[in-house]
Amino acid sequence: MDFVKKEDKRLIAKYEDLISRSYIVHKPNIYECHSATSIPNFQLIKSQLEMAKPISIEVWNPSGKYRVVSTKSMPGTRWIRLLTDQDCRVEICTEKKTILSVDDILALIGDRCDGVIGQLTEDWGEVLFSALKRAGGTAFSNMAVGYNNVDINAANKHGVAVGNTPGVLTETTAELAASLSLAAARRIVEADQFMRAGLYDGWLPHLFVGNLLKGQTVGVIGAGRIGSAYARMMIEGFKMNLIYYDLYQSTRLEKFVTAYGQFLQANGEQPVTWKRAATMEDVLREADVISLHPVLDKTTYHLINKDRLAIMKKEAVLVNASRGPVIDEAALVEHLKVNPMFRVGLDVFEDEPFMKPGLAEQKNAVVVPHIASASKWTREGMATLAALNVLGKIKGYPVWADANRIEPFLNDNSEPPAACPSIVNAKQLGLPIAKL
Ligand SMILES: NC(=O)c1ccc[n+]([C@@H]2O[C@H](COP(=O)([O-])OP(=O)(O)OC[C@H]3O[C@@H](n4cnc5c(N)ncnc54)[C@H](O)[C@@H]3O)[C@@H](O)[C@H]2O)c1
Ligand SMILES: O=C(O)[C@H](O)CO
Repeated sequence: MDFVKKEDKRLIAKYEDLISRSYIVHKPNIYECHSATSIPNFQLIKSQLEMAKPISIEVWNPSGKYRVVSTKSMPGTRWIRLLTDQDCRVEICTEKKTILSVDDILALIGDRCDGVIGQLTEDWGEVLFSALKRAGGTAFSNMAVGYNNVDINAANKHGVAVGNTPGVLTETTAELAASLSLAAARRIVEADQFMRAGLYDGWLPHLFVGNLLKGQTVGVIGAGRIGSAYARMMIEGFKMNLIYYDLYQSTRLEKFVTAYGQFLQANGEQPVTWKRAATMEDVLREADVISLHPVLDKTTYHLINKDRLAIMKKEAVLVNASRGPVIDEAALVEHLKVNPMFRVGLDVFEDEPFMKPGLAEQKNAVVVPHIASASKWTREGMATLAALNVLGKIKGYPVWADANRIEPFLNDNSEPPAACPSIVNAKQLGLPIAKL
């Protein structure tokens, strides 16, 4: 202990204090240190201690030149390796609380930060983007395709590129929407609860009668990547007819339904059909199963409200795996109460993580906690895309020209292209575009 300088003693005291307050510096062996002289690589961790904030983190590649913060631990390790290989010091917040406040994130950004990977539960606006700019940062990426939690104008004002993670979650999210459609139509959750409660005492003609999907009409509102993938699953899997509403024509989807209809007809089956609705109300009136897949913005807030619920079929199934506020949830609860044959499958909620009063008691509602993109491959891919968005901006790489073709970034066996996979404000910031 004698050879430890006065300054080092001060740092050691700080180190022990921070450990006792559970600010954990992640380096092998450090957790186990109890005496000052047993701290290995003391000079190396000195810088970590100087930057310490009272919020717990783990650090990878402490000597990296660029400081990248992730507000959450994310699945897989490829995303970490891609960053550390390119001289990034990666700090991952390990706080126990699920949703970080703006103050928490300010503490994480600190005085020097090149980029942040954040989550859809966080409020990324003026306060955080100005702090990131002050800290020298130029890049932020949501680990999500939706970015309604981000104020793009504030990001533009501070010159921060905003990334998202399209494509890698399209099929996974569509599969969950299809699962909710089936679970609601065939009353799977109600029946499961009945079974577990020991109430089943034999087959009955009326027991848990639900809706047949084959030959019925599926309605899709927002026929973008996920809406189109969902439509195809329901059409191909259950031979449903399609009616959709979107601001834009989905030519690929229309061509698919036409071709599939011709295939069915050639095989002596009833062909499936498609219709692009002129109004959203047409979808609501005509469809038996309706799934919502638009972005959340001013035009889609409370898209489904009391009046629109009233024009839907009494036995319709409504699914939402987009964003909670697309439905006026209080109006939905009232509608469910008076229309027991109307069913919903919800992955998202207006006031997440809460449900509006009364929803949990409705047997005609299937509810799951925002898990639509939750498959291992997808979540690891989302982490990779988010990390590469931030890395690419820090390194001055151009933006990938087609955010719908992100496969080259997801191949575990090759290095990703030197580009940011998806930057939503690339145009506003005048960022260069990569040649494909
Ligand atoms: N529940 C989840 O875990 C989960 C997972 C992934 C995506 N999402 C949500 O799904 C959304 C869609 O994702 P995507 O990859 O398909 O995006 P996308 O941009 O490909 O599709 C969105 C579609 O909505 C349409 N749209 C916009 N405003 C509309 C309006 N007023 N009326 C009708 N259509 C409108 C757009 O034209 C577009 O075709 C995301 O923004 C996100 O909020 C949720
Ligand atoms: O927008 C998204 O990506 C989801 O809500 C989470 O996968």
